[in-house]
Amino acid sequence: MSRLLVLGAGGHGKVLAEAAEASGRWDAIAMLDDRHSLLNGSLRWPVIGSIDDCSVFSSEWSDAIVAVGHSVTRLRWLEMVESLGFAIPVVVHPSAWVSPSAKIAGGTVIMANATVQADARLGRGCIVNTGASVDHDCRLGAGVHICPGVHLGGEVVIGDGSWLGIGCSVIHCRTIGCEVMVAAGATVIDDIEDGMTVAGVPAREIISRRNKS
Ligand SMILES: CC(=O)SCCNC(=O)CCNC(=O)[C@H](O)C(C)(C)COP(=O)(O)OP(=O)(O)OC[C@H]1O[C@@H](n2cnc3c(N)ncnc32)[C@H](O)[C@@H]1OP(=O)(O)O
Repeated sequence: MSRLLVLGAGGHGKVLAEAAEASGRWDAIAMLDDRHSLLNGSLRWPVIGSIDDCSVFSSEWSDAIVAVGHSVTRLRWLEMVESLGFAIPVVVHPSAWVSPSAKIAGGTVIMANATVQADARLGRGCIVNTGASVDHDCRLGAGVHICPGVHLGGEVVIGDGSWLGIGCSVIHCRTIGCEVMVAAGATVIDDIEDGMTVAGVPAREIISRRNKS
């Protein structure tokens, strides 16, 4: 029997669990969250324990996936559940289009109405969120979050841990470094170096609270 544990029962966890459920791939779905005593019974899936309880469930639950927005935590927890013997699936909502030639690493989720085109390569623990598109030959590193409604042209390269805010676009053949933040609604027309936060049309570096601290 194929049974999926979702680590994290926040907003992203709910959306991920619904995508997994809609895919029809699992016989059972449950969640883990440190607020389980508060959350259990309030969601459509049982919240059966805290994150630290994970090892207890490894004999009965075959698969695990991490539903937290913070990419470093997401990748760390994926490593942890894999070391405990869980299989780390790719979750694809049935309304998404994923090219048969795309290659997607475990722990990545493709949400409703998203598109991943021919020969795209997506690393571990990525999120391609609602209605986003990743076009042909794109290369996404580990832990990249493509927010709802983002569009990437063909052959875009994105480094580990980068986060592309809701509704932004990147023209074809551009390279975005690691740990980059692209603001909501921005249009990226140049390559972006590691660690930068950019906003606007065309996207330019901004001093965000993240860079100030
Ligand atoms: C399912 C889901 O919910 S997925 C999540 C979806 N959410 C998002 O995509 C959120 C996207 N977040 C943003 O765009 C944010 O504004 C960030 C991360 C880029 C910047 O946030 P902060 O670090 O808090 O920056 P802060 O608010 O201090 O703004 C810094 C400057 O950039 C400007 N700025 C911030 N965001 C934008 C934007 N999207 N476009 C243009 N300018 C912007 C601000 O006006 C400010 O300018 P000023 O210094 O001239 O006053």
